[in-house]
Amino acid sequence: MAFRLCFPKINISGSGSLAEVPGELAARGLKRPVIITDATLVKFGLVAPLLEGLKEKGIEAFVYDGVVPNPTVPVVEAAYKVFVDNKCDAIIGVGGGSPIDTAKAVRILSANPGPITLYEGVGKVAKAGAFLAAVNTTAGTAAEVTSNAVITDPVAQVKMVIIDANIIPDISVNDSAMMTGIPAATTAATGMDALTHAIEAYVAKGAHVLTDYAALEAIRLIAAYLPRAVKDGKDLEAREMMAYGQFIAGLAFNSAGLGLVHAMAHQPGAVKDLPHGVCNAILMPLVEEFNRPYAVERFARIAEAMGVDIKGLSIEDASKAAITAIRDLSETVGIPSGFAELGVTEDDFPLWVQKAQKDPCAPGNPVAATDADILDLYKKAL
Ligand SMILES: NC(=O)c1ccc[n+]([C@@H]2O[C@H](COP(=O)([O-])OP(=O)(O)OC[C@H]3O[C@@H](n4cnc5c(N)ncnc54)[C@H](O)[C@@H]3O)[C@@H](O)[C@H]2O)c1
Ligand SMILES: CCCCCCO
Ligand SMILES: [Fe+2]
Ligand SMILES: [Zn+2]
Repeated sequence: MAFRLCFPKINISGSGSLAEVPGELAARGLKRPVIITDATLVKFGLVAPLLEGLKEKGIEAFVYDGVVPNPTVPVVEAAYKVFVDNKCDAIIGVGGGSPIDTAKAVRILSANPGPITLYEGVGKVAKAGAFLAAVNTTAGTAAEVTSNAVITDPVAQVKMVIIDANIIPDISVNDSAMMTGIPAATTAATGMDALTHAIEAYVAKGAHVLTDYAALEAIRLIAAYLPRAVKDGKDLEAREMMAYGQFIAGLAFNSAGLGLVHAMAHQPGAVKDLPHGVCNAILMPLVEEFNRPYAVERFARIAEAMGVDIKGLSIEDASKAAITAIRDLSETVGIPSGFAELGVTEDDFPLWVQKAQKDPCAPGNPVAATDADILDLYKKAL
């Protein structure tokens, strides 16, 4: 069966990469970009250098800085209004997954009729739309690489997942110098999201030799460098390696798919507005223990990539060591141990079970889960 490996045409990374963006727009004759970002990034002074660089090239940029974590349909509509009102000809997303997904949604509306809810699901975006550069500042969702955008529909209270190669950014940028100010809790949450991407992609039904190498290397880099980046945000080597780790995890999951961790994690993200990476991290050890018996050899490889010395261990014991290593890393970087301390109760679960079963990430899981399995896993995650 044909395997489709897709990612942006141009991917610029390394400390100082942000400075390349104005030249990329000038080279294409683009004159009026909208920059879609959030207020924190503006406050941290991370957008100003881009505005200066664009001005030096005679490019007038317009800024929408109203993005919030777990971005919603109204946020997309407000950002799109800035694009239309200023007759913009390009889109630059600056931030983590939230601004980048918002930028992808604006790109959809730049060439396809609204509302954005029309595009939930797979392959519904007919035209690619305006030029899109994605400047990623967390490590991370790899949203700067993927064919996906996650937008919360506040009416249906669901995180809509839009999946289409037409929304892959034209250019991805990973400038680790922009990441030194990420707060420790966000560093931990986004790093565990990246680890979830790599592990889910490695055990997914859609895993392929063309993504397995990336998934394993991402696991290795994240396990080695995430604790350092959480401990000292100014550790540039750790920030750089985390940026690479999350990026190649994105190369893996964008083509291999994800699984039940994401399908379940999207629900507290949508309904309780909890950080995406925290939801993944709480659920990951539980779901992967559920999956482990169906992918024992792969979990043994995951243990090895996480730095566990599996010499002398049976494959079964090595696979169990992977689950322990995931739990230990989550604890080391300070992820909350369960949903209860985040205001979740058992009353939330019946609806979440139904929504998780319908989430586009669910079919990628190596083993199908019944409603009862998912309910049991949510309860264990309290
Ligand atoms: N498109 C995809 O493939 C994909 C994959 C996974 C997750 N997502 C989505 O991405 C969103 C989560 O994105 P995220 O985890 O990157 O977080 P985020 O974009 O929501 O940002 C989290 C917080 O960190 C701050 N921040 C970001 N970069 C910073 C920096 N360099 N310095 C200081 N503060 C910074 C932001 O201002 C925000 O307050 C969720 O909506 C999730 O569903 C999308
Ligand atoms: C199957 C890809 C879905 C990506 C959503 C990540 O939160
Ligand atoms: Fe996700
Ligand atoms: Zn994710």
